[in-house]
Amino acid sequence: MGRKFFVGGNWKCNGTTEEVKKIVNVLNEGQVPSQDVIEVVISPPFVFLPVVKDLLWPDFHVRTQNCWVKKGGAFTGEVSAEMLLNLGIPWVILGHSERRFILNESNEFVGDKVKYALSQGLKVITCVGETLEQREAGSTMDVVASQTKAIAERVSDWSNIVLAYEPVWAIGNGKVATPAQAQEVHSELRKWLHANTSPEVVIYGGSVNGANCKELAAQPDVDGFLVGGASLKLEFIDIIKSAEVKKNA
Ligand SMILES: O=C[C@H](O)COP(=O)(O)O
Repeated sequence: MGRKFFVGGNWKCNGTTEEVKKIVNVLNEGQVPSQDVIEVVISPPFVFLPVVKDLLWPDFHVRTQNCWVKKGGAFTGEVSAEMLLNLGIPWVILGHSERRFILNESNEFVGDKVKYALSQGLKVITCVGETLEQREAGSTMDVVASQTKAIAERVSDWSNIVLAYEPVWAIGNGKVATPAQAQEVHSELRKWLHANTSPEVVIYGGSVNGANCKELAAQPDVDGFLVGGASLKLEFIDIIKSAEVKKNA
């Protein structure tokens, strides 16, 4: 996959059909950089996948926010990797902190999910990140390394994985990590990946917006963003365009 700039829009559990159509129009009308420069992947809630896939220009990829840990069957409420592929959805987010901390998904469970999704041919964005308590205790790198290790123990080929560093304390509250904080963890993660797997794309998530994206994008080890709240707004186009910072670096 290489280190092409990568921007994911994670709509989380938001939207109505009408709102989704409006966001898709904004994306289709935005003059986004070419696919040579950037990969943009949009992640609507499951129920909106068909409408987004039908209406969104093919310059954008569509992905989901989760899938089940193994082949489908008697698992009420779950969606399988096979179903996503059947719909023509090639990407999935796994291990988002909202699933790790609210739904109690363990490092091992996330590792199993990543392994199964990759084995079925999906590409995966997987998230790691520390809580505020863990950062204040000085254990940020231990936490993100153990989250990453649970995947590395199960997966040797990382060419279809994008790793998202998302400090939990920065998500959805406007308290973005400083460029230096993001760079420090990204650089350490990249060293860890070099030593333990293959180095690939490492993106940042947590209160990224149109105003702070360029400075974050300018950091040498920040390869792009996973965006929540701002991916539902016009400023998402500015975040996509921050890829130009890398092109001109
Ligand atoms: O998946 C996206 C991240 O959780 C970031 O969300 P946010 O941009 O709303 O802080």
